[in-house]
This record gives sequence, structure tokens and C-alpha cells, in this order.
Amino acid sequence: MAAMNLIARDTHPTVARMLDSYDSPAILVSRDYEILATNDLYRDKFGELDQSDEHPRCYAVSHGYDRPCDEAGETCPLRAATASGNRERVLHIHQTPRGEEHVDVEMLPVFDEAGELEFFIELLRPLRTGSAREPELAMTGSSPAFNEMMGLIARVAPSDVAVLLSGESGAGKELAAHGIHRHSRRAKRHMVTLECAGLTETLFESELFGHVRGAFTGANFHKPGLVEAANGGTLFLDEIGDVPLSLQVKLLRLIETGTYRQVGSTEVRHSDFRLVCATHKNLGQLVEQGLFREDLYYRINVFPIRVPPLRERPEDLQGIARRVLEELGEGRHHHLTQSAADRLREYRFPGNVRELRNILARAMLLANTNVLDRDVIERALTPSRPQFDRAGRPAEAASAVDAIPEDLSLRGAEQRYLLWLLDHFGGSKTQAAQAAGISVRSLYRKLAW
Ligand SMILES: Nc1ncnc2c1ncn2[C@@H]1O[C@H](COP(=O)(O)OP(=O)(O)OP(=O)(O)O)[C@@H](O)[C@H]1O
Repeated sequence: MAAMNLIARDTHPTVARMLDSYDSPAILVSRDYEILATNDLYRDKFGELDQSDEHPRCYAVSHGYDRPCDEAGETCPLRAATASGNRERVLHIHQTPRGEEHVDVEMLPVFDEAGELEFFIELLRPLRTGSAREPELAMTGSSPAFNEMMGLIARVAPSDVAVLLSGESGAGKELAAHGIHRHSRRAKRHMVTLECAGLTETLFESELFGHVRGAFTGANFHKPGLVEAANGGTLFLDEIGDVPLSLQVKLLRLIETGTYRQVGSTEVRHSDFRLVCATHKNLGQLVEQGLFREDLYYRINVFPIRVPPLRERPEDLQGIARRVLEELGEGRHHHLTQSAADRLREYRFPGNVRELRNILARAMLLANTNVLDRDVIERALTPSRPQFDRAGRPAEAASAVDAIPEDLSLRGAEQRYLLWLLDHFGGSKTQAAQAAGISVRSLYRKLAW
């Protein structure tokens, strides 16, 4: 048996030993918040407790608080489990050796023979979605709106239920899909993404289902589809609202039966995948307008999760900015001055986190030092607030030509223009691509995000 670290006098060794039977970090907590024992997994993830502290309290160890969580403005699962007599679950941000992490906390009350509440077993499952180890996939945030979303992700991830992520462009839907996949039992297999916007019917079908050799002109080889690649893993359909009606029925069949046919073949194939979809559109409204099949809508919308726009969670701004600066800084430590951060908080971010990234990337290029002050942020914000003339052309374009640095490449100028359009259309790639006269796929490629 793994070594049990009993902190308290040997009063309840049997209960304490039970902690080893849990396959997640677990602690034994008294009714007055004292940690009585920890298991190996807990110590691996969260470190040893300070042995000089004779009465370590959960709120001090996990949060650095000097009083219980509910008195410090957070929900306290221990208090909730005491009141309900049942297990309670919340999502908390804990201090860990890796910094702050989101932890899915489950509190199980343990009763004595007389039915009196004796202690609690607390299970702590860190969410990798919030960790710093894989920066490109890590979601940063601690606002109530963000935590609510993370709580839903933690709940639904282990099941095989279809999830529909809704939210504005750039708010983090794809990142949330990765979070769901990585916390699912399918995490060791692939998450395969199909960007549905801007695909022609033929392309959609052959991308999704694959095609056999000779299926159509130019099909010189057999190509497996994404559905096949997603077997055992997760299929992520981004911008599901853009799937043409004629193809929705094929999608419905795939979801209902798990079967499909490659283009040009009569053989029925099977794939076992978990479906996650995302949209920035109001699908309910599309159903009412007859543009989206109602039966498909109910199939994909089993567990809806709303990804909140950045302006609804200003508390997250600074944390995300810090992470982005670290990520883009390539070893150089950039930071925002207080008034620069205040300036960002005044902005509404129609393009959400993606726009924040772009603004910071511009600010880093514009700044002469690694300190990003209000002035630099103001200049970096300018291309995000285009004025358009009646014809829909960015009126700032002319003056911007004067402001373009001499060494700006054609590609750089093109990117600036596309960013203008994106900002103008509230982050909608479809509208921006239409205005630029290119496909959404080309837009993605040109911006190379
Ligand atoms: N909470 C977050 N913390 C850190 N980075 C984030 C967060 N949310 C989003 N991002 C970053 O913002 C960018 C946009 O995120 P993502 O692609 O997931 O948005 P989206 O909602 O899927 O957008 P779209 O609808 O346009 O496809 C990505 O670079 C992503 O890494």
C-alpha cells in the first residue's frame, strides 16, 4: 500500500487510509477545516504540507486565506456539504507548485454510526485546461463567468455527450473544445477539427467522409476523411451554423448512426467519435428561419456551453495579457503599465481574446522597450477602431498609408487590412472574408493564426 501521510494524531487511521483507494488527489478534512491526512497523489500534485503547521486548514493551504472560503468571497464546498448532507462539487482556483490552477473540488461528507457528520473526504482534480504547461492550449481566467464555463467543461468532459459551444468570434470556443477533449476518456486519441465556414458542398463531404480514387475529376488517390481520423477521439465541427442545409441531413445520419459512406463508394463505414460543435450564430433562430434542421439542432445541442465574451469578464484581461506577452515575448519579459492596463479595460474587444492578442502583438512591435505604456497601447488600438466610409471602405486607410512604416511588407499591409475588416465586422470571419473578396479559408491562411 502506498505510504499515507497522516498529519493528525493517529485517531482515524482507517478513514485516512481510504484516501489511497481514490484515483485522484484526496485529503481528509475535519468539520473545522483542518486537513487530517493527504494521499500520495495529493502530495505529487500539490506538494507536501508545511510540517511546522500543527493545524493546517484547507483554506490556508489551497488559497492562502486566513478564513474559510465563503467568508473570503468564494463558495465553500465544505460549508455546502454540511448544509446539504450530500456530496458537493465546485470549481476553485488553487495555489499549486505550478502557480494558480483550476481545480475541480468534490467534497464527500462522512458520517459516524450515529449519523453524525464526522469529517469530509475532499477530492481535488486539477484541470489541465487551466495549467501553464501547454501554453498554446491553456485557458487563462478566474472571473465568475470564466469559472462557470470551466465548471461546465469539467462536468461534461468525462462523458460522451455532444457539446455545443456558443460564443462570439475569438472568445475561446476552439480552446474550450480542446479542454473538453483533453479531459475526456478519448484524450489519448486525436481531436480532429473541421472548419465548416466557407466550404463548398463537395469539399465538405470529401473532407468529412473522404473519397475513393476516381470519385470525381481530380480524385487521383484515395483520401480518408476526418470522420475516420476521429475514430476513438473527438470530432470538432467549428462554425456548424454554416453547414448548408443539403448536407445537414448527411451530418444527422452520421451522428445518429455513426455510419457514413466515402464519396464515390457504396461501402458503409463506421466511426466512434465524440462530437463537439461550435458556433457564433444563434442556431435557435436559424432553426426558426428554416436554415438549420431542428432534428440536427437537438442532436448537437445536448449540453450547451456559452463561452463568455471578453468584455463580460474584465477581471480576466490582465491575466490573459500576461500570458500572451510571455508567449509572444520569446524570452523577453514585456509588461503593461497600470495605465496601459486601465486603457485596455476601457476597450470593448469585439474580436475578444484573439483581438487582445493582436493588439498586444502590435504593441510589442511598436514599443521601443519592454514596457508597454498607455501611449503604445493607444497606438496599437488604432487599427482596431476603423472608421468606414459609406462604401464600407476603411476611411483610415488613406491616413494609415502615411503612418505605415517604410519596412512594412506587402504581406504585413494585407494583414493590417484584414484585421481592420475583422474588427469592423465584430470579428466575423465570414463577413470579413466576403468584404475582402476571399474565402474564409484564405482569410485564415493569410492571417496564419
Ligand atoms: N481564456 C483564454 N486564455 C488564453 N488565450 C485564449 C483564451 N481564450 C482564447 N484564447 C486565444 O484567443 C485566440 C482565439 O481563440 P479561439 O480560436 O479558441 O476562439 P473561437 O471562439 O474558436 O474563435 P472563432 O469563432 O473565430 O473560431 C486563440 O489564439 C486562443 O489561444
